[in-house]
Amino acid sequence: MIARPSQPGESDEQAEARDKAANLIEALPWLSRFHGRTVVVKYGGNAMINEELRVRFAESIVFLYYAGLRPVVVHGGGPQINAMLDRVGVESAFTAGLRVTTDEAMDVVRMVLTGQVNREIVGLVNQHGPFAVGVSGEDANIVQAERKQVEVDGEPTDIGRVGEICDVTPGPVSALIGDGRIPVISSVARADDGGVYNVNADTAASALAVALGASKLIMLTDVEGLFADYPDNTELISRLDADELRALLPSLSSGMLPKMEACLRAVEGGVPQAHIIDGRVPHSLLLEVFTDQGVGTMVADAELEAALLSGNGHLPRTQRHQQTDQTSGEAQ
Ligand SMILES: Nc1ncnc2c1ncn2[C@@H]1O[C@H](COP(=O)(O)OP(=O)(O)O)[C@@H](O)[C@H]1O
Ligand SMILES: CC(=O)N[C@@H](CCC(=O)OP(=O)(O)O)C(=O)O
Repeated sequence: MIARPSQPGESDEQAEARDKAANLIEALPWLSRFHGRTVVVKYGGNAMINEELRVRFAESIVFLYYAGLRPVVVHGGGPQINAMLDRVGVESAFTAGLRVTTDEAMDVVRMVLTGQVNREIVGLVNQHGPFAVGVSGEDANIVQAERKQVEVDGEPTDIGRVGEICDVTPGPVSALIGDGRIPVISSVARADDGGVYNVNADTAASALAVALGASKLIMLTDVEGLFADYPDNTELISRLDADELRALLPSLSSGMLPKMEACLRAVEGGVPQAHIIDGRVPHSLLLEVFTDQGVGTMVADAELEAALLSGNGHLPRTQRHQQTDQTSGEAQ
């Protein structure tokens, strides 16, 4: 809430009303710029750990929808998979940030992601209307993958049914969007051998954002954003471009590495802005899309961003969303 000093002769109620109106009107240029745009939102398992956060997330998604954007949810559910593997007594480990996925573990991953987490997100969104349609990445071959090759200390290492995305078919997702729906997609892929593969949800969200020609990729996680020199230093990096991110990647540790790689791939693939935001903060998604300052970390391609933002009038100059003086250019 922006607290402004009362003006002479203004009551507390009038000052409060003025603040509320100012907060609403701050969203106007962003509503205009992102109207009709596709925004891919990656919902990670750590941002869905309590009922309150899940309910607020569903509200944010429906808000984006009613505001005229076209949200697409791609979700993970790592902690939820861990809990179920524990319950059924199946051991699992991580190598290079990816779950070593035996055939037995794959059954659990698929059951939890598509049968449990996906259903819950769809249910929460649909408390607001018949919007969300849940699909697995394997449905209609939306996400296709081949077996991922991983090297540990220079040695090829088998991590089981983990997929490397080789193709994305956006048509079925676009058809749902065109029908006024909100696609909710689990990170399971159709495998080249006829089965399914477990795919990191950050990677799946990035590939879908590129294939759908999204204007933004927004990833919710359990930190404020990307920190410089983590864990010694937790100073937030608000904005960086693809070159700066490329230079930073080798220094990143496991949790952030797939996320920042996914951001880089999205921006390299033509998505103007990719964001990491704090999913523990209720409605952080709305703060990112509709406020001048935004939240979290943004990876942006200056040229694509200028084309995206200059289509609709004046852009306020802020630290986060800097732009050149370019005022022409068509929104895509
Ligand atoms: N440079 C960094 N900045 C912020 N967090 C980092 C960084 N490097 C590693 N991390 C870790 O990455 C975690 C987020 O990744 P992860 O746990 O995989 O999230 P999610 O489950 O949301 O996909 C953070 O909680 C933090 O511990
Ligand atoms: C290969 C691999 O590691 N897949 C992930 C898929 C889920 C995921 O990515 O969930 P979060 O977004 O909550 O981390 C896993 O099995 O945990």
